[in-house]
Amino acid sequence: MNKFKGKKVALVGNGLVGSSYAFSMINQGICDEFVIIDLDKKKVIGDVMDLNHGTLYGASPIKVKAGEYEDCKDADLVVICAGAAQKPGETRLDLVAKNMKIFKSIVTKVMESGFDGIFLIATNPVDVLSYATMKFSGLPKERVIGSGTILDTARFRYLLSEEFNVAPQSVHANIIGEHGDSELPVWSHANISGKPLRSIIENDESRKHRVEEIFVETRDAAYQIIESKGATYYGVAMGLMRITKAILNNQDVVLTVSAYLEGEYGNEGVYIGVPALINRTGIKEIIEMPLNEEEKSLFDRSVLVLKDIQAPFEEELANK
Ligand SMILES: NC(=O)C1=CN([C@@H]2O[C@H](COP(=O)(O)OP(=O)(O)OC[C@H]3O[C@@H](n4cnc5c(N)ncnc54)[C@H](O)[C@@H]3O)[C@@H](O)[C@H]2O)C=CC1
Ligand SMILES: CC(=O)C(=O)O
Repeated sequence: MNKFKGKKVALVGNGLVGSSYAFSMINQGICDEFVIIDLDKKKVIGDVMDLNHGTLYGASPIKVKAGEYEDCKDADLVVICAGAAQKPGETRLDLVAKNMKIFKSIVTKVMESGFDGIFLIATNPVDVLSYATMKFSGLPKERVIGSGTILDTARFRYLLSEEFNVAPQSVHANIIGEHGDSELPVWSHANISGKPLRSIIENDESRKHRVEEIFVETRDAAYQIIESKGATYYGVAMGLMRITKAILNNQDVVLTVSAYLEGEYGNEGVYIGVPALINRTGIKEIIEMPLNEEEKSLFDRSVLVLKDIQAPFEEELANK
C-alpha cells in the first residue's frame, strides 16, 4: 500500500460532490498527491489548474493531477463520487439501477489497475453502492467504507447545537441506519454537553416537540437543499474529508459511516450507517451501541429497506 511515497488519494467523479471534496482536501493538506478521474476530462483539466493555483495557501503542499484508472494502482484511497444525483422529488433509492451499472464499470477498472487500498463511497444510494463495491472489488469489508450517515449526524448535531446553544462538538448524538428516508436518531444515547438529552427534555413538552422536529429536519434536509439549489455538496464533502483524515492519519476515531453488518441479518448482510472506529486499516471495529426496543425495531426496518433494494442485484453481485 504505497509505502515509499507520500499519501495518495484518487477521486473518481469530479461533479459537485467530488470537486467540493477536492477543494476541502487541498485546504486541509491531508494527502501529498490528489488525482482526479472523470468522464468529463475537460472539466478535470480546468479544476486541476484551479486547485493547484490554490495549493500555496493550503495547510501543506499537495499535488493535484488529472488522471486515468492506472493512477489508482498505488493510491492509498479511492473515493467514488461518480454517478447520477437526485432530481427534485427523487429519493436516493431511485438512483440504484443507474448507479449500480456505473459502479460495476468504475470498480472493475480501479481493481484492474492493481489497486490494493481502501475505497470510500459517496454516490447514492450510498449503502447499497458500498455493498456493491465490496462485491465488485473482492476487497475485505474493512476496506470498503461508505459515507453512510456521517452527513446526517453532522446535520443533526448542528441543529441540536443551535437549539441548545452549545457547539456541535459538545453535542453527542448519532443518526444511524440507511442514509435516506428510513434512518433513525439514537435518542437513548444522545447527550448535550454531557447531560442525557432525555433528562433535559423530560419535563419540557415544547422542547420534546422541537427535538422531534429536528430529527425530521435532519432526515429531510437533502430534499430541502435540492429543492433550493439543485444539489447538496459542501456538507458531504466535509464528511468525506473527515473520513479521509481518519484513515490517512490513522486516527482511531469513531464516525458514523456505512459499514458491513452480517450475522443475524442472514447470509448476505447490508452496508448501513453505524458508528465505527476508523484508522489506517479502514473500519477497525463497528461500535455496538445498545439500542432500546423502539430504536432496535426502527434499525431493523432500515436494514430490511436496504435488503429489499439490493435483493434484485444479489445474483449479479454474487456472480461477478
Ligand atoms: N453520500 C452522501 O451523503 C451524498 C451523496 N451524494 C451523491 O453523490 C453523487 C454525485 O453527486 P453530484 O456530484 O452532485 O453529481 P454530478 O452530476 O455533479 O457529478 C457526477 C459526476 O460523475 C461523473 N461520472 C458519471 N459517470 C461516470 C463514470 N462512469 N466514470 C467517471 N465519472 C463519471 C460525471 O461526469 C460527473 O462529473 C450522487 O449520487 C449524489 O446523490 C450527494 C450528496 C450527499
Ligand atoms: C443528497 C444526499 O444524499 C444528502 O445531501 O444527504
